[in-house]
Amino acid sequence: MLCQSPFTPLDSLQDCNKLYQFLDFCKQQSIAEQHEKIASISSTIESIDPLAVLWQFGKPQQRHFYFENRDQERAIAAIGEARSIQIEGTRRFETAQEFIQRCLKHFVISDASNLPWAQPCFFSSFTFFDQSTASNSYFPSAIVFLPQWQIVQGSDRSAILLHQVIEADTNIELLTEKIWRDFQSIQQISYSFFHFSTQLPTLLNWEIVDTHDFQSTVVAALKSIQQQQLNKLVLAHAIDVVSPLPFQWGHSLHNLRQLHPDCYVFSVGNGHGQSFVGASPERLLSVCDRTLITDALAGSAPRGRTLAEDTELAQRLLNNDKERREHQVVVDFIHQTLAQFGLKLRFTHVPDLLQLSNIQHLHTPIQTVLPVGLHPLEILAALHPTPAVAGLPREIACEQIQQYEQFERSLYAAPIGWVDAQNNAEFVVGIRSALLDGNRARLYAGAGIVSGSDPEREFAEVRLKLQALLRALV
Ligand SMILES: C=C(O[C@H]1C=CC=C(C(=O)O)[C@@H]1O)C(=O)O
Repeated sequence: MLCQSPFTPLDSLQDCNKLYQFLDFCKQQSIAEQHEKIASISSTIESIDPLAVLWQFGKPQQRHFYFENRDQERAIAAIGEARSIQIEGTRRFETAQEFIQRCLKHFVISDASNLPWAQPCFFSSFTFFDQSTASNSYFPSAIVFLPQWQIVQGSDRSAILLHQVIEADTNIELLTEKIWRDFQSIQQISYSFFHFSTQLPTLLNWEIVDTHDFQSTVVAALKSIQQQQLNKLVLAHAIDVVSPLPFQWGHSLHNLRQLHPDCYVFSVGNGHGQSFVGASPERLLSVCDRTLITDALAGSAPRGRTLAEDTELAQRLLNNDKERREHQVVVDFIHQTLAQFGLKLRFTHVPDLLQLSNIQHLHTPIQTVLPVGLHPLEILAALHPTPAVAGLPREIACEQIQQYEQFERSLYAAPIGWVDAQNNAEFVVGIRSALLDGNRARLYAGAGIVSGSDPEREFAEVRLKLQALLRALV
């Protein structure tokens, strides 16, 4: 049960005295209950660009999260952490859910009902595998955090949310001053343009290194498929790009959202200098007022250079037996997985097309209504990884991925998103993504292999995906 402050209406961030009163109220609650409280304050402001705030206000040593959804209705930036948990191992989804529920018990909300589209969110990323295979992993197998600052852009307004842990001995005067100063500096940020003070990497002087020979792994996968060890295997490729100048995640995100307005653009910054960025077309799930939508997305073709060529490629994709089988495996898997929860699904039996700027995919959106009490993370745990990014049967596919791919997937093809206090959620599959680490970038893309796949064509598909990403990094 969320505790709400008795002061109404209370836009505490707009008035320093009200801010003080509210934080002091939280402190009194903390003393009375002998437990820390989490103050949650939200305030509507003029429309702003959360990415500009993140870039200009966030510090490199702070954890960050950026998420802009495909229909461009909402962008969210999360800066710093009020509370966080890092989780390793197989119970990571359950532990994440328990953590969120524990935090919510101690929330004190200043004005909860005003902004249904801007609720406090817990941001999380889960690595593809639940155990890390490399010793120098930059991301734990799960991280969940409640940010200190959350900036949300809605359709015509924006909101700033602050989350702050308050304990019995918190100095409320000092804290009020600090929050007030930070809030003023966020409001003074220049939102109209995106400027970069430092020089950016350019296409000149680049070095690109392939991590392995992709086509020979496709040949090996086809052999396993022929021997009926599995029906489908999704193999990824990674390239390392070394530039004389450091990559800038803010610049990459800004480019990604301009080049791929039809994708979910995201960045997960670990606060130690590494950021995982990408523009993914694939929604693992979104939940809004208990309505869940998940995407089956598999089967690909390039876009044409002319309308006639594009229409022909689209028709060929829709009618291609190999692409349809690759797609159907994903639809069937999602269907079976959600049916185990007793959910009734709505979806069309023939896929439509999701046409992106550089590539088009077979796409089946699947919709259902969740019963009260079924948490989005329970569904996420069951869905990940779908055969759109692993294969089928799932266990064998995961074993073969570890055997064939000579790099750690880390957050590639893994769930990245947020959950709010009302169990609304949005998670994407972290494909078409890159790990930025100083002047190095590792770019990832994969392709689904089924019987009939041609190694050369699969490599061409992967290259097409990588090129789109590469263009955004410079
Ligand atoms: C695994 C990736 O894409 C998946 C999603 C859409 C289409 C796919 C395909 O046609 O192979 C893949 O299943 C990736 O881009 O890294």
